[in-house]
Amino acid sequence: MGNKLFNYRLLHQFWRVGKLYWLSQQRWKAVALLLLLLCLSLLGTGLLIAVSIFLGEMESSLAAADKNRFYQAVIIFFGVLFIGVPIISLKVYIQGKLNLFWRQWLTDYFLNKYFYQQNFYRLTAYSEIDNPDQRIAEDIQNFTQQCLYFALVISDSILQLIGFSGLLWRISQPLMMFLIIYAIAGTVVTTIAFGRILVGINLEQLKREADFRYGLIRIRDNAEAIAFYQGEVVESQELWQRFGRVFSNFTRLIRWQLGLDLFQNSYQYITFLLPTLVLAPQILSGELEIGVSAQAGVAFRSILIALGLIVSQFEQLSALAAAVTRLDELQTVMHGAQNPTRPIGHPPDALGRELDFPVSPQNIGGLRGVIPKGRDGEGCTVLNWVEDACLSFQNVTLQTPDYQTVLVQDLSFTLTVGESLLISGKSGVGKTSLLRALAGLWEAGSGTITHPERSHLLFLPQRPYMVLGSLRQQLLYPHSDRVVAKDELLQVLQQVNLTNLVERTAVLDIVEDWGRVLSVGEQQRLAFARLLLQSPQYAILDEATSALDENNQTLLYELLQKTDITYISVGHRSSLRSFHRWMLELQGGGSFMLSLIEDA
Ligand SMILES: Nc1ncnc2c1ncn2[C@@H]1O[C@H](COP(=O)(O)OP(=O)(O)OP(=O)(O)O)[C@@H](O)[C@H]1O
Repeated sequence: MGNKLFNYRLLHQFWRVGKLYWLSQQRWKAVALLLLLLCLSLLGTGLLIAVSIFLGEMESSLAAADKNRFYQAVIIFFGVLFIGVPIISLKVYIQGKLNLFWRQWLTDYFLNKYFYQQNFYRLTAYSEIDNPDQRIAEDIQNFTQQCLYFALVISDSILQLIGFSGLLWRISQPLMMFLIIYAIAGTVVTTIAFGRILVGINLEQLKREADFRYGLIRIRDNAEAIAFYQGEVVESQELWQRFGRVFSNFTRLIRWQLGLDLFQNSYQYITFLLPTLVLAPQILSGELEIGVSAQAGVAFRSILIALGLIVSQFEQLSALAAAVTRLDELQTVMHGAQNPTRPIGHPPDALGRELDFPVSPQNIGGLRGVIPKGRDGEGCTVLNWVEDACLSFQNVTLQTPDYQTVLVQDLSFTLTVGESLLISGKSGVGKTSLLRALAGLWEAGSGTITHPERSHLLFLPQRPYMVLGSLRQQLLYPHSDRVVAKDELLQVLQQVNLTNLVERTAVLDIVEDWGRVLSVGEQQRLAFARLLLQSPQYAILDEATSALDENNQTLLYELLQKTDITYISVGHRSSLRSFHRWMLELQGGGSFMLSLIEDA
């Protein structure tokens, strides 16, 4: 963003993020609230002007020892307060409400995009999009809050400018001219001297804070492994390094803020003196009343605040600029190009709600088909996916996402219903990658993959995934709202040899951190129970029994063989061969051997 506070690109980014809500179906509600806010703001400004007039009036009446004039001013002053205080409070409340609605809408929008076509997975390939979690959780909040704040500050400023300019012009024209020059000079100095640097530092600070927090989350997620390795020294060093980066940038930030504060404070405190200084000759000569000085002071400072918004609000403006940039980056990357085989138009909302933004490739999309930056694009073709009843690979050449390694060259096979395939080969040869391609997660390569509807495929990944929730939710994931009788669930648990879990009373509804409580082997058996319960047409098992003893493995595969499920397994153990009909052996460098196991 070129480190400048105001440049065309930033304004463009601001428009792209801002228009999402203000052009959505909720825009009328938003506009109505905004208009209400502006009205309240107008009343508030009128109030401020009235207060300043009556303060001056009180001073003048005291100086003139006019008792009646004084009490009249006091009574009117209280009247103004009586009306004004509820208006100011209501304004704050409406501002909070509008902020909440906007944030809710924008969070919903970003979350939908984040989960659409597994963007949360694809984003991991984009190193420039650091910490999407922070962008969704915090940057949206900062963005909506700061935008509304500025909308009001600007409208207040314009109103104050109009109101107080009239007042000040009447009091002293030279003072008014002086004020305009003073405000312009302050704005120019702030933008040029501090603007370019502080926006960049603020942006960097957000990134480093999020990196530090992510480091801490990783420790929590991998606590056991780190404890076994006694890796606390290395881990704490890593965290200290991350914190060091936070610290050094923050040191730079406060150094620049010190400079800015010195300038801002001198700039602002002088204004307490300036109007009186300019008006002193006229007051001393008796041409103006003493109360005029107070009125001119309030008017002068109000106009200065209005004209010098950039000076006084500089820190908030740079924080807003950082939030805008980060949100726009995220949404731009998630827009992505589309996979031509997967029509856009029905983005899945996990909660089944109707999306209230128009659905088109321009405003909601997946990262599929986007060639990450850094590649020259030459020879960077992508796979083609076709949805059909069967599962087949036609002339598939698969590469790693960076297009550096060919994992499989020109692979063709069809897996007919009821059959099974075992994929084997040395570690790192590309077995899991083949499954990633089948799932549509990896796309670098060429050829066509025909696959049944995604809901008919169930993947059991190498590291079992345990959701946060009860055992019942665990078993039914990702269809946790399905209604299945308790007995059926218990029976399946028994089948996969998790009898110890069954014995614990009311176990199904206990919420635990199952990923921590269960052993990896138990988690693998639980994943198998999930598979048996869901009984999909196709199952893809990536070393799904690697942590189990041979007996348990045999038990599970025998259960699987009794079902109608067509399955593909990845595994190293030779004992797996007896449960499969076909074998695909990856031999490295793109070559492979496909054979019937009976023949092997
Ligand atoms: N995001 C990535 N970018 C580039 N290369 C990658 C990426 N992820 C994995 N690889 C590489 O792709 C190759 C194939 O990985 P894959 O996980 O498919 O191996 P595998 O055969 O399943 O191994 P294992 O049996 O050890 O699980 C490996 O050399 C791996 O380092």
